[in-house]
Amino acid sequence: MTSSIRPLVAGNWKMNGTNASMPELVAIGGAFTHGFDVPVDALICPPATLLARAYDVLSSSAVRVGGQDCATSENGAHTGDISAEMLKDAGASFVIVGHSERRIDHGETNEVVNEKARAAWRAGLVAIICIGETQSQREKGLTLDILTAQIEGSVPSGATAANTVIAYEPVWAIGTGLTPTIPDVAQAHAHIRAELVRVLGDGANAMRILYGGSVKPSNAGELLAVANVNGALVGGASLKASDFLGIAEAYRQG
Ligand SMILES: O=C(CO)COP(=O)(O)O
Repeated sequence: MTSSIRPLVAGNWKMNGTNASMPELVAIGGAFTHGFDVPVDALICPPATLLARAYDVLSSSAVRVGGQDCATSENGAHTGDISAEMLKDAGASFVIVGHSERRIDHGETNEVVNEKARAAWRAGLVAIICIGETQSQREKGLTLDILTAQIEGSVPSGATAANTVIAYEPVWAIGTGLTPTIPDVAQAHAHIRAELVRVLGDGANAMRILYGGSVKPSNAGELLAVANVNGALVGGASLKASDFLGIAEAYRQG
């Protein structure tokens, strides 16, 4: 882990978490406030119902909070939607856009994801743009082509290391306990880096590229040590403070 990019370990709680989950956030915030001296940035993206409470609990710690999705417009007649500005108002600094569950469950295209990333920037949020191939795309040997198409389509021009994070999440690795081989992770992340630089310019060398999909404390060490892996986007294992902190421990030095 010699990269000069400061890593980000981000938790995506998905449609999980109630008021009963708050002690986990208290534990994560407490650890980062009291002696968890690991050089890593930490982020939790709880469901929108808990965002303001999560911010209250974590704002005095180094742990940031974020949304899991945002609308494209700022406000108006869009029942059930939440704008990036509303997330910002509730305390968010980041928002995940284009997660494969949004792409699949809600038919979000690269064009929609691109617009959501720009909505995030409009509100002053960092966009975490998710990309990744399905099982059948991988079996057909299309992984790198899919990643290129998703980068070209989902990542707006104007993306910088300051306003954007990329998360590579192979769809088949999400929630399955399966992970790509280490050479496959290295190949995908090197490809993503090269494509980001091709599309956005040299500044993209400083952009964080997270790996997501069945990350847990027991595999974080080897996954997060891969070149061009600048952190993790963690689902299931982020729901428990001990697992989330166990993953961040992969960056402990010395
Ligand atoms: O989708 C993910 C994070 O956004 C990964 O989920 P899991 O860590 O549960 O596989």
